[in-house]
Amino acid sequence: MAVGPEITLPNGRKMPTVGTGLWKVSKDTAAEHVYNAIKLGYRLFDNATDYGNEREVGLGLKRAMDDGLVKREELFIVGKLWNTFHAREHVKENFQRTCSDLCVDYLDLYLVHFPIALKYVPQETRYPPEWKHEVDGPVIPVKIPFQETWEAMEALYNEGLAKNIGISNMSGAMLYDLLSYAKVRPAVLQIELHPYLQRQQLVELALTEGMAVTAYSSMGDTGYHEINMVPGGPRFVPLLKHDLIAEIAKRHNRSSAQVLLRWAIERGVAVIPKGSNDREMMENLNVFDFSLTEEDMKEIASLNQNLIFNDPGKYAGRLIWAW
Ligand SMILES: NC(=O)C1=CN([C@@H]2O[C@H](COP(=O)(O)OP(=O)(O)OC[C@H]3O[C@@H](n4cnc5c(N)ncnc54)[C@H](OP(=O)(O)O)[C@@H]3O)[C@@H](O)[C@H]2O)C=CC1
Ligand SMILES: O=C1CO[C@H](CO)[C@@H](O)[C@@H]1O
Repeated sequence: MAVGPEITLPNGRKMPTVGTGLWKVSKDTAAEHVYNAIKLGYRLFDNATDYGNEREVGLGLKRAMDDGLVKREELFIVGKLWNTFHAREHVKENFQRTCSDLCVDYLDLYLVHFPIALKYVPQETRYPPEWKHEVDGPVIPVKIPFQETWEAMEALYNEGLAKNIGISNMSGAMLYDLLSYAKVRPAVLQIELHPYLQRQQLVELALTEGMAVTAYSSMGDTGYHEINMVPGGPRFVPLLKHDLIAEIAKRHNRSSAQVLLRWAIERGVAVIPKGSNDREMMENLNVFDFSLTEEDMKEIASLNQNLIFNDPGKYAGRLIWAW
């Protein structure tokens, strides 16, 4: 069963326009969450080594397949190479661990999570290594050319293990550079994207170069609550509570969350919202029977502030990211 229209990737494979993300889904609930999501109709699952729940997610996927709810080929499973595995000899190691944890033998899409290479941490020491560790402190940046990482990603593609490869958190300049040497071009660019961070040029560049774009954090700040808690009061109105979004939602008899997702879809972009309960999960899937008008899109365009919420430096506790 396909959920809504799909996006055709450069090699002809199809990707659902709406999937669901698994960042911050707790280990205790992940298996049930995924099983339930499949029952509700989700087919695309956005995973990452860094989310620390792939084993539990895998149990949910396996149970759904074993119970005959879905076949492997109906699912679109996304994984992400973590920053400590960028060296040529470690890319496949991370990939295989993800596949084994997720109980699958291939991924539909494997992304490089960040164009930031960090010092290798063996799995026996810590898995996943994350941005910092309370005992060892921040993980250490290392100088590995992105081309080396990308060639190892291409090898996974050529072996048929990753049906598509792509990147996340990459700027236009890096993308241009990557396109100069890529033998397998990235199929997908996954980036933070919401009305406060509209990235018109980057989206246009990726789409023009034939890539699909996936938006993450469509609801804006919700996953980064602490960012709004600054002395002197909040820095901005949370998008889910923004009057303009609420007003547009009212016009269409929809929720603010649905307007935020639809805004990305109108731009030709896929979305991977994380719903916290059945109501949210259903709402986020039901975004194909209404459209935003040109006027709505113009109004939302006025909200852009180039406001980035995902700042790895905050997680790592050190300068690690230069936007
Ligand atoms: N490549 C990358 O570096 C990154 C990728 N991602 C991916 O993107 C996914 C989504 O991004 P993320 O930042 O997690 O969050 P979202 O923007 O999807 O927001 C998630 C939160 O928004 C609220 N929400 C979701 N749906 C609704 C709804 N229908 N009504 C009301 N509230 C709603 C929920 O908050 P509440 O729990 O309070 O109800 C939920 O926890 C991640 O799970 C991950 O897979 C995310 C960040 C970075
Ligand atoms: O995808 C994610 C959301 O952002 C976090 C902070 O950069 C990451 O650690 C996480 O993997």
